[in-house]
This record gives sequence, C-alpha cells and structure tokens, in this order.
Amino acid sequence: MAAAQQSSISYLGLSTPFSSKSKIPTFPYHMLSFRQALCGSNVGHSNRNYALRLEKPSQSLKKKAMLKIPISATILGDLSIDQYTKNSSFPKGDTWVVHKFGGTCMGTAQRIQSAANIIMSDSSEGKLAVVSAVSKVTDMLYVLVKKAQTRDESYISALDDVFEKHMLIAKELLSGDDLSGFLSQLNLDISNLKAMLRAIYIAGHSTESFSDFVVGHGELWSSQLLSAVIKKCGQECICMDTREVIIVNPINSNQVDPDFKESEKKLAKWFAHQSATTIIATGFIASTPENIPTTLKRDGSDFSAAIMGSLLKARQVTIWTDVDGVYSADPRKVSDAVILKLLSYHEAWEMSYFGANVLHPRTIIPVMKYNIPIVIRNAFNLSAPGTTIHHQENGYVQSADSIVKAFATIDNLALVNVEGTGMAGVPGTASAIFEAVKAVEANVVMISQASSEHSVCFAVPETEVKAVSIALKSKFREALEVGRLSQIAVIHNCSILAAVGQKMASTPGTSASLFGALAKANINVRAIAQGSTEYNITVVINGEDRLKALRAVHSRFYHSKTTLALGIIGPGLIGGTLLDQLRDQVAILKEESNIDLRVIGIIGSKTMILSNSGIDLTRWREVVKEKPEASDLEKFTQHLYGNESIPNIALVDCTSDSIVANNYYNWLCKGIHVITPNKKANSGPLDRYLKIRRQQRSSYTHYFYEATVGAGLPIVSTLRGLLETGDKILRIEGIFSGTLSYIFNNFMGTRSFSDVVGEAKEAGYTEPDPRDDLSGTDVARKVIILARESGLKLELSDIPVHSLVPEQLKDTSSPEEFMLKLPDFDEALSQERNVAEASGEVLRYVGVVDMVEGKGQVELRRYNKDHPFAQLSGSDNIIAFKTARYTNQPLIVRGPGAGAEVTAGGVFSDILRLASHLGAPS
Ligand SMILES: NC(=O)C1=CN([C@@H]2O[C@H](COP(=O)(O)OP(=O)(O)OC[C@H]3O[C@@H](n4cnc5c(N)ncnc54)[C@H](OP(=O)(O)O)[C@@H]3O)[C@@H](O)[C@H]2O)C=CC1
Ligand SMILES: N[C@@H](CC=O)C(=O)O
Ligand code: NA
Repeated sequence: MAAAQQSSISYLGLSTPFSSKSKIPTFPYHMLSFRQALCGSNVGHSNRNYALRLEKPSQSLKKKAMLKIPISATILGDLSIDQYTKNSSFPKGDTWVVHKFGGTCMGTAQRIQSAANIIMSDSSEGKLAVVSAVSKVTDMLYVLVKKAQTRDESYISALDDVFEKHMLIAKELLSGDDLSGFLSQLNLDISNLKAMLRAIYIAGHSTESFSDFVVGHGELWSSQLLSAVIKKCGQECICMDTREVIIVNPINSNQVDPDFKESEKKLAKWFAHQSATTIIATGFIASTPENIPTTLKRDGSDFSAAIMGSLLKARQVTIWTDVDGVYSADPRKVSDAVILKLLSYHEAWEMSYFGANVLHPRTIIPVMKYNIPIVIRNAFNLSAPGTTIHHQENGYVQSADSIVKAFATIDNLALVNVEGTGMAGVPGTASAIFEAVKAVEANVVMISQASSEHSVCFAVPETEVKAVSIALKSKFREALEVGRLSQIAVIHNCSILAAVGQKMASTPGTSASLFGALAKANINVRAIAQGSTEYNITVVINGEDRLKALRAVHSRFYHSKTTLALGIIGPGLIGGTLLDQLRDQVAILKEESNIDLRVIGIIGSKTMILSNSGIDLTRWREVVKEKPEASDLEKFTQHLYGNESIPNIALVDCTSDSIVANNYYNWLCKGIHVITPNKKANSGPLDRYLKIRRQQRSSYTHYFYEATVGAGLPIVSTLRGLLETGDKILRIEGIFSGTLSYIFNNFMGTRSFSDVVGEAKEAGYTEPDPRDDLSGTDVARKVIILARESGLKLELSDIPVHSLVPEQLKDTSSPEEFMLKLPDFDEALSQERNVAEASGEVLRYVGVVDMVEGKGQVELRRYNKDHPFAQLSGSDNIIAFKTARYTNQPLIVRGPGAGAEVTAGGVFSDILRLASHLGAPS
C-alpha cells in the first residue's frame, strides 16, 4: 500500500497540515475568526472518524483552540476497486450495483422498510444503496439554519420537530438495542446541532459550510435507519458517510465537480477498514479536498449515486423514485404519454433540460464514462420495468419508433428578431448581439440564424425580453438609424416545442413527420433550431398552441393513431343517422384502422351538449336530452377549438342552414376541418364559395362535401379524380334528385302525386322543406356545385329551373302547410304525366352542366321508356360524365341518391377521408 505520509484535516473551513502520527493538531488562535470559533464551539464533525472540540468556551478562544482528531484510517494510494478488494472476499468491480432511494422513498417507516426489502431482494454480490434524507427533512434543516441566522428562536422547536420525525419513524421500524442505538446517536447529533445553531444564532450569520454541515445530517440519519432495518432482518450491512469518500471541488454556489482520483483513494481507504457487501451510503453530502463537509448542491443524491457507481465501476445504478420511469411527454399535459423503455445518455441529457423527470445531465456524466446503465424505477410499483438510460451502441435499436423519444415544451418565452442587410458577412455581429444580451444577464434559450445572415433570432424568457430589447436598441442605435439593421422585433407569448431523439434529424422523414403533424394541427412554426448533435429539434410556436402542438406531435409518433374530435351540427335525420353509424363503427375503426373518432359536441337549433373526452355514442339520444345547454354555435365552436387534448378537429354540418354555412370560412381559417352534406355553402353566393375554396387550398385544413351531390354516391370525388388527372369535362348530365327520381319512378297508374311526394318525404329523401326538391332548387344547387367544381363561375340565379311547385303553393308558410295543400293540385300533374305516358315516354327531372357552353340547366324532360334514365328505381340518381377520355361512352355513376343511411354513409366516408389526410393508414 502506498501510504501518504502527509495529509490535512479540516473542519468548517479550517485546515491545518498534520502528520498521521500527531494525534491532536492545535490551531493557533489567530487562524480562527470570531465567528468560526464561535460556531465551532462545542460541536464536532459529529461522527465518526473525526471530532472537533474547542476545549474552552468562546471567551477562552482568545488563548487557543484545540482540535482533537482520532486518527484511525491509514491513507492509501491510487487504487482501483479491484485492487483494493483484491485477495478479499469482496465483490469485484462489475459485480457491484448501486441503488438510490430519493426522499419520497424514505418518507415513512413503511417506505424505508420497502427500500430495505428492495435491497435485500437484490441478489447482486455487492450492493451499495445511496439514500436521500427522509422526505422534507433537508428543507426543514435549511429552515433551521435560516431561522438561527435571522435570530428566530423558533429554530429550537423546529429542531425538535426534526428529532421527533426521526424518532417516530425509528420507533415504528426498530426495537430493543437497534432502537436505543439509533436514538442515542440521534440525541447526540441533535444536541451538537443545537449548540451549533446557537452559535449561528448568536453570530447572526452562517456560512455555506455551516449550513451544508447541518443539512447533511438528514442523510446520516436516513442511512442509519435503513441500515438498521436491514440488519434487523438478519443481513450484514454497514453505513458509509460519503463525506469520507466523495471529494468535490466547488465551482459555484450551485455546483461542484467531483475529484474522482481523490475520491477513489478515499474509497480505498474506507474499504481497507470495512468488509460488508451491503452498504448504505449517504446521498447529497461530500467533502472538499480540505475535508470541509459540503454537499453536492442541486445535483443531490442522484449525483452521489452516479459518483459511487463510477467509483465502484458498478454494473448498474438504479434510481428508485415514485414514477414508473421517464415519460415520452409530461403526462399532465399528454394523457397518453408512455414510459420509455430505453434512452441513450444523450437523450436523457436533452430531456432533463426540458424538465423531464430524468437525472440532471451532470449526474449522468460519471456513469457514462464507464457505460454503466442507469435504471429509473418506481419503488411503489415493482412490476413496472422502468426506463434504462444506457450507452447507445449497446443493443440500441434504431427503429423508427426509437428515433423520436420524447417531446416537451418550454413556455413563457419571447422571440427576438434582429434583422438587416448590414449583418451579412460582417464578422462580430452575432457576438455584439449576444454581448448586449449578456450585459442584461438574459438567458438565451435558443438561437437560429439562416445562412443568408440577414437575420438572427433567439428566444429568451418573457420576463427578460424588455431588458434585452432595450439593450439591443441601444447597442445598435446607429446601425438602426442608418438602416444597416432594419429592425429589432419582439414576438411575445411564444413557446418552444422540443423533440428529442438520437439521430432523429438525420433519419429521412422524421423531421418531415414532425412538421407535418404540426401543419395538420394548423400550428404555425415561427422559428426552428437544430443542434448539429441532432439529438433535438426545437421549434418556436405561438404560446397558445403549445398543448395542441405537444399532443399533435406526440400522437403522431407514439400512437400512429389519428385522433379526430368531431362536433356534429344538426342531429336531425342525417346527423342522427351519422351518429348511429359512428356509434356502431368507432370501436372497429380504433382497433383495425388506428382511427380514434370522438364526438365532443352535438348542437341542434335549440340545444347543445359538450363533452371533453367524447360523448357516449351508445346513448347519445338520451345524453342530448339529459343536461342540454341552450344552443350557441359560437360557444360550441370554441369548445371544439379550445379542446386541448385532441389536435385535429372537424365540424360536421348536417343542417340545411345557410347561416351555419356562413361560418365555414372562419372555421377553416382557424384550422377546423369542415365536412357537410349541406349544399348552401357551395351553391350560395359565388364569392363566399370562392373564398372558402381558396382558404381550403392554401392551408392544410380540409373541406369535404361529397354528400352534397348524389348523397353517398361518389360524384364529387369522381369529378375531382377526372379533373385532377387532366381529363377535360364536356358535359355532366343526370338525375340528381333522389326525391324527384322516386316521385317519377312511382308516380304512375292511379297513384296521386301528393301521395308519392308524401312517401318520398317519409323515406327521408326530401329536403327538410320538400318545396326545395319540387321547385328544382335542390337540383339546381347540385348543378351549381358540379359546375363550380368543374371551373364555371356561376350563381344559382344563372340556372333556370322548371318548378313543380304549384304557383299557388309557393308562398305557403311551412312545409307542413305545403304538404297539406298539395293534394289539391294532383289532378294537373297527373294530366302532364298521362300525356307523356300516352306517347310511350316518361317524365324525368334532369340537371345538366354544359362545359362547352359554360352553363347549367335544370329541366323536366320526357325520355323514351328505353332510355337509361327511364330504367331507374327507388331514389336512384344517375350521373353521366362526358369527358375528353369518356367521349363515346360516358362514365356513369348510378345508385340511390337520397335517404338517411346512404347520405350519412357519404358524410362518414368524408370523415374517414379526412382521417386519412391527417395521417391515418390507408
Ligand atoms: N335527406 C337526404 O337524402 C339528403 C340530405 N342532405 C342534406 O342533409 C342536410 C340535413 O338534412 P336532414 O337531416 O334531412 O334535415 P333535418 O331537418 O332532419 O335535420 C336538420 C338538423 O339541423 C338542425 N339545425 C337547423 N338549423 C340549425 C342551426 N342553425 N344550428 C344548429 N342546428 C340546426 C336541426 O335542429 P332542430 O331539430 O333542433 O331544429 C336538425 O337537427 C340538409 O342540408 C340536406 O340537404 C344531403 C344529401 C341527401
Ligand atoms: N333531397 C335531396 C337529398 C339529397 O341531396 C334529394 O332528393 O336528392
Ligand atoms: Na355524393
């Protein structure tokens, strides 16, 4: 053994060289300041290997202060764990495991017992458990010091509380000699602390070393408790005061750097005198190279565990906590966040920056050096396997899933944009900008500069942006005046969304998916930054979009499920049937197609119901009656828009109301998708229609309306397919009205016109007001819809219609009155039909889009009984597309073109079309 002949001992900031042989070095009085002396009075490095006693009360300090040090340890040279355990039965380096139990795991007697059980059930050869103080004790101890320092007498009762807390826990856990042994040490420590705090109280001052010394007791007591419990259960166990092992150099008031070389020597020395293979070590506390007790500051006990893991070259470090592991996003913000099984060290670094419940980056460094995996596990849920943080190459699977690991946001930021042509190619501009930022001590959270160098933008906390802006404007006053800089702009209320994942950005398609998910959720990206390490892509977004953005990207990468929130407007015949179809299909879609449809609002003309998580569709009819609110479309929209859990939302307008249709443009502008069978928007005023379509085309927000023509028949989509593939439409002609088709298919023999109209209404073919069908307006609307889709700029008034509504009934006040009076006109319509029948023809109500002439028509025509239009039945529609490709034989779509089931089915398939546009698998 290489013995160091000289070392030094220190206590609370004092140090003096001593020889290992001289047992009681003496401090000359002049080396002690009054406060140091006072605080040192009658207290000790309370444990264990060192004890300090100032022999005389403070008055006599003027003469001299004495330090008594029982020297027991032999100081060793630079040895590794394998060396100092050589030739002993001690476990070798990689057979050690380190456990760390945080404050919550040491919160109660029961929890301490559970920690003991975890340690005892670990069959590893060498086990070292690092413990934090009993929950809240460190804070209580800091408060004590503060109280004493501010001469608040209540520090005494606060110290009693600390005693009481430990005493009660000890009494629950221990008995007999174990208990009395613990309590007598506790009593001794408390009385020493009392004396020390008294000194602080008198001096009205404490140093960092004093307070570190006081608060370190929390870990001393918790480690003693835990080791006593293990011993009580019959297992060998020994306590380690890590002030004797871990040596650190303070960097600033918040951080220390471990001195691994010195710590290794200390550990070797420690092992030279101990032989247990189960060790309970104090977390948080350490010593300076001068042997002054200190703490690991904010990095705390996790850091102790990592340092011990590294000193022991442990096989694994397990951090026991109260969560199941590291989540893919903050579970308070993303309810379906998942526990990550594996993380690389770098990913863990990145995530800890964004506030994830991961180790502080500095605490990872010591174990990273030896590729020691860190496992984060829940001490209260042993069935959860936890998250393993490890070296990437160790079996790290680069599947698409593992490339993006987690998402997080940082809120309350402002973006500062420094712009101007005078920046490009001028060395020192960036440095000047950030000098100004540094001068006001603002924290730059992210920086981005395009290679054109015409602008630099960076994010700072909102609270610091005012000072930054003033500083920049002052620094660049001249450049702004002469125009070298065009502006220093501040964009308030921003958030940062960060995606973390190793090699994410270099994997093709990953960042595209990220930005695609944001685009689909209608989220504007204000700035982007990606470090060349590629572990993190950071985007700046508007603050109000933060949750939506987080959920959109998380769901894109973690669920591959497309979740869509739906608001159903008009639960009448079509809307109600749609809700029934959704009821029967949602579970299947979720299971088989990864599409999660949730109806979170239903609104009629008088009442509405809103839900955050989704209405139970199995009883939607009852639910709408249970506690309805008064109908308020604005509030309804806001409810959908404001929902924070589902990024994609769609309003499904199943009314025939023009006022509802008036909202489409605004909804699309807000990123709300619109799906409708209501023809009013597309056949209403041309400028409104064009505005809606322009908005639809210029955004990622979708507008689908297949059911407006031919109900569920693929008419609009067929036309689109022809147009988009470059076909040229010449003419679209057909029977577009299910109602009129039904009427003319059944209006024969002795049947009366009004009876047949009544049947059509009963079958759900008619518009809410059947006059819209009989007047030809409904057909004219469909003609307009197809004409506009094909590129004609027509108004509804451009289509002449042949109305079947008797002149006298045009102004009837309601559909009901109209139906009541219609039989009076049966005779006239029968005559017209009889004339046609007599000449072997049938009456058919047809619509035409004539692209050659650029016009539309709606007519009641006669067709020969052999004509395909004469072969229809029920509510059949038949639509013939004559195009450049389909010239001789038109493309024909035929089938039922009205009715609740087929129409709702058409709306439903638009919803699924939307889901697939949003990323659902095909
Ligand atoms: N029937 C068919 O075969 C086809 C129908 N369509 C279209 O489907 C749409 C619906 O038709 P249908 O279901 O038969 O009509 P209904 O009259 O049965 O239902 C309309 C629904 O809209 C509600 N409503 C009306 N105005 C408003 C408003 N301002 N705000 C909120 N809700 C409102 C009504 O509420 P309340 O009951 O409270 O008044 C009712 O629930 C129409 O646009 C129609 O053209 C399209 C293709 C085929
Ligand atoms: N009332 C309409 C319904 C479909 O748009 C019709 O009869 O065709
Ligand atoms: Na259709």
